[in-house]
Amino acid sequence: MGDEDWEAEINPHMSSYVPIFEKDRYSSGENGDNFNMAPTSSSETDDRPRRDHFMKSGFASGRNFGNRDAGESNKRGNTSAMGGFGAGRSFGYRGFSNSKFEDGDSSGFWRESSNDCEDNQTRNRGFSKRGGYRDGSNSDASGPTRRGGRGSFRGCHGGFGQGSPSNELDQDKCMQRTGGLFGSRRPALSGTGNGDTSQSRSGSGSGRGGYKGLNEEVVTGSGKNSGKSEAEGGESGDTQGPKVTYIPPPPPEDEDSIFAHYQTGINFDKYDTILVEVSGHDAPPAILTFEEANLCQTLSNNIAKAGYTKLTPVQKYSIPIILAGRDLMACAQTGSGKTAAFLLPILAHMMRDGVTASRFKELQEPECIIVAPTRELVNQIYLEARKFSFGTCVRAVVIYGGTQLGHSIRQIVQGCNILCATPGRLMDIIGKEKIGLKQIKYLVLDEADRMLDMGFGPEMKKLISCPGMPSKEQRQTLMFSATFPEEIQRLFHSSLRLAAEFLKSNYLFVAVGQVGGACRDVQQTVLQVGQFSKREKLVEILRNIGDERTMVFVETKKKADFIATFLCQEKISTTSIHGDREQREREQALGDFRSGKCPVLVATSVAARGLDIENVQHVINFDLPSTIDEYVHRIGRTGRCGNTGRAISFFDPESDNHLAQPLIKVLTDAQQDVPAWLEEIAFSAYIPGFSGSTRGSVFASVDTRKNYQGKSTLNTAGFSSSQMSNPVDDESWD
Ligand SMILES: Nc1ncnc2c1ncn2[C@@H]1O[C@H](COP(=O)(O)OP(=O)(O)OP(=O)(O)O)[C@@H](O)[C@H]1O
Repeated sequence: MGDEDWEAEINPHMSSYVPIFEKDRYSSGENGDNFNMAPTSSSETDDRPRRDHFMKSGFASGRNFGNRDAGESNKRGNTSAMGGFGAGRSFGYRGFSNSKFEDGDSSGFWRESSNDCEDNQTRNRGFSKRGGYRDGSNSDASGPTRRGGRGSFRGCHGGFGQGSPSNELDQDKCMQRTGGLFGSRRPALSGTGNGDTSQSRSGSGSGRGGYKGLNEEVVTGSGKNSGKSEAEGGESGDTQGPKVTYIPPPPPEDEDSIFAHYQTGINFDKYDTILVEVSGHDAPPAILTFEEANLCQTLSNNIAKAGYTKLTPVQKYSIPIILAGRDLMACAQTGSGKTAAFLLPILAHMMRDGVTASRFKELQEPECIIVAPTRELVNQIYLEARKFSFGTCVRAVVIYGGTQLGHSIRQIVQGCNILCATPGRLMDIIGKEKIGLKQIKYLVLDEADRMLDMGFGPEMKKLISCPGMPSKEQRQTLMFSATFPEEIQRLFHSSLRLAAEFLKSNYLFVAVGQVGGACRDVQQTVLQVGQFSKREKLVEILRNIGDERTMVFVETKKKADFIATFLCQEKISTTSIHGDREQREREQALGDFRSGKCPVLVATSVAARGLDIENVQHVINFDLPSTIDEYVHRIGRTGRCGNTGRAISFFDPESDNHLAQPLIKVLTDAQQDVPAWLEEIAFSAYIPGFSGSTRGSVFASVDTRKNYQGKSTLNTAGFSSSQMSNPVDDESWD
């Protein structure tokens, strides 16, 4: 995912597309559902000042920032967008690309979806073969090609199954009634280039059309170069493709907003009982208090203002390791404070070393780069970095796909000590020589397993071999995640030694928590629900839940819009987030969800990782993900920081049997009830050799230096081609 980040979901390219399904082609889904209709607009046409919106979403929103209610947004997120790289997969096959649509692959509706992960992968892989999307940049500029293909799917009317909006008009009404789903609907859904909708989503296929929103320039494009990445100039305007002009609103700058946070929950103290294993030589001892870390006064003040009084386990172990200058791979359960675990010691070092105060320069040379797979996640990390560096001369900057490249450059040239970036945008900016790497002392890969898989791995390899990038001996490399799939571990410790490319040989490995890594504060329920009953069940559950904040995960981008529209029609205020939405729509959706304006957020895997949203009480897996790690990340959006949460998953025996065994393992380890029917399915779907764990240890992840001495099924690019690359996970983000 170069970046979908949400767009890698990582694909910025796709972000501006709003699906309109063509009746004839998609009159029925793979499973027979009548999903031929679709969301209407999608999103936001609303040009209200984003600033208001942003503030509502967690910073202001009528919440009290200096206190527990303040929503803090920030942090990671991600997805698993894998597929194809070196594995002979192609996006066309999955129907993610234009060709799918153009070819009229009627079966592709659901299959397509899988790829919400947006970013890099998309770019790096199949697209290049078609002459579009070359080389990993995450540019939105490339969107047109894709969108163009989709542009033909407009004007669909028709049924969407019982109770679903029956046509665009209905959808409009639905939107208006609920006042929120996709913002105001853009007027023209047909034709080329009329208004936001057409231009940015589908009209761009033809390359014509204007688009003007707040803070945005009117842009037009011939579409000739629509396949170009940012790096190729697509976004920067060097070519004629439509430019990405979205400029995100600046976050609030008042101290209360910066330090807004939510309360730790009743189970925060139970973190102390979690098992921790540190492997590697000469690990420094854990610290028990913030005081023991001996941080400078400003940093200590900021920690106190953030409401942190006690270290979480991953912080207890990681902070001294990083302070000692060691490389680290750390795995700890979702919502347990990994962000601060790397930010605090990095900032402490920077303060100790007397980092040079930022000042305007055409070429900035940051000391630290933090990379994460999705846009929303890097934004969260940035806000955390800004919070902890408050009152210091350290300047943090965030850049990500789906926004105007010029805006990213302007942020950087004003000074940059810590650069938080999605991979695609980072590589573009490096290519434009706005960032020099010579001063890099810290390289952080958040959601490291995701950053090293076939989606982002190649981009990360490029990053570490960029001219000027200090060798691994000269820099400190830190990797964090809640999961560390066996596939990645193999890569890490196999003969190809992925770890050796990134980390010093004496790196330390910290594993916090239990097998599978699911947070015990999340009460997990698995229901057997067939495809045709899912919507009804969802509505029933949501009606019982009432206004409590709920994330509903679905398999595909189109389905996300479809279900969101359906819920709107059911008068349940809902919004959606996925890699086909424009960045500003994504931010608006997240804002509406954070603020409670839309208590239901329908999301693809793009929102599975890292997002730290206050008061998410429920996660519903409308569709189960393809891998158990993805499941762990998804349900980790609730039950964070010692708070409790609930996760309900619809298990469809038609499609989910492969998950039965790992699911039972995760449920058991988290001391959850295992339904008898699930055990039966697992038994009948027994896979010889399956241990119930992908890791084979009581720890969430293990240091497989012990186990893997060679061998793995690696492709020529050095990345595995096994199940981790399931296309369903490719929802990409950046
Ligand atoms: N020591 C602490 N005391 C109080 N709150 C904390 C502490 N450490 C982290 N938090 C808060 O806990 C929440 C979760 O932290 P964070 O987002 O870093 O978790 P994570 O482990 O990275 O989760 P994920 O795996 O989902 O990315 C954040 O709101 C963060 O501010």
